[in-house]
Amino acid sequence: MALLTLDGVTVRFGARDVLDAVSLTVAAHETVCVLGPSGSGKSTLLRVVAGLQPPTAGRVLLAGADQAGVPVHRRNLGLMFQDHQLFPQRDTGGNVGFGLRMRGVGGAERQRRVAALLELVGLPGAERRSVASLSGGEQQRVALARALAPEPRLLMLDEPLGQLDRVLRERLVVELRELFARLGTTVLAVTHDQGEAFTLADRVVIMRDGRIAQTGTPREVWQRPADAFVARFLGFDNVVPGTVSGAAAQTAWGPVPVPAGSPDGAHDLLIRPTGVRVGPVADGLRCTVGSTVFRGERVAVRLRPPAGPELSAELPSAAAPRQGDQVGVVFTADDVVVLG
Ligand SMILES: Nc1ncnc2c1ncn2[C@@H]1O[C@H](COP(=O)(O)OP(=O)(O)OP(=O)(O)O)[C@@H](O)[C@H]1O
Repeated sequence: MALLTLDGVTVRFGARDVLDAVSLTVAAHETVCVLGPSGSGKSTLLRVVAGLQPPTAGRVLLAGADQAGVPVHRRNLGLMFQDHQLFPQRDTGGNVGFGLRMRGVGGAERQRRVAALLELVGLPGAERRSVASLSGGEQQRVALARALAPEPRLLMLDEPLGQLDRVLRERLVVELRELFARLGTTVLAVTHDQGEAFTLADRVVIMRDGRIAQTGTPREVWQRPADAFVARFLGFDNVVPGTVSGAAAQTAWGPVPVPAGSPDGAHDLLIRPTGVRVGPVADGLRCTVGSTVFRGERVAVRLRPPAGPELSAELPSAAAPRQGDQVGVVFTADDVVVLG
């Protein structure tokens, strides 16, 4: 059974639906990451599940039970929110043990569980350290240990690694994934960082203007973005409207081959950067080479066609053209996705 179900949840502020009839389930032991641009409603979704924001319409169920009227502290959730700072006046152990103390877990048992949690998040023996003496990454781990301490049925994370530098985030996100797998934790996390979501999640949910634009495994979403919005949000630049007829589509970039079996008619097309091949100017679409960015084995190249938006290509470094060169561009059907 689904541990968490959102059934047609709407949150209206004034005349605006910040969440618009959102339906979503999270299975036990699953990690779901909600991804979307700023203002798309991600934090509001977490706040509704936590009980910090009542829905205007729709239901939130935890293990099948409607949570209408159930206050935050009775939902048995672990919250690690951006604005949930550590308590500066308590030491590390005091922070981790806070939820246990609130639940009346006695001294010796509390100490034992705090020690085990600090061990789990890689800070063994840190009980007596003041939280001010911890690095940003260590503080995040303490916040995580504090959220895990009462053994919540659902752990909710809002930009859990938001404040940290990139190197630390990349390391911690892998550690978190391993930890959740080991503990069998059910997690609903919000992030605007695609890499973080793809590393952490069994399933991602992409939000747009209070609605779910797409859900799927990271691989599914990456391979088949639902529409032009999702494709652009995932960082794909080569999205263009087209009219598909048989094996090709007419676009501002001229004819683009499409995979066999693609539906005819008006569709946006995504061409992956690897599907943009560059050759002699006599072949294909004539383009001027714009900026080139060295990426080690490959070079990211911007190409200016005579009409339509610029193209992005990824080419082997050895064969990359130079800025200002005139080239001919052809597209490979395998790297073209006909969007919904
Ligand atoms: N209490 C409120 N009253 C009015 N508007 C609100 C309230 N809370 C949130 N909003 C608005 O709802 C929209 C969605 O906010 P939300 O914080 O859920 O977005 P988000 O996707 O989490 O954004 P970010 O990535 O910037 O945190 C925003 O436009 C925000 O201004």
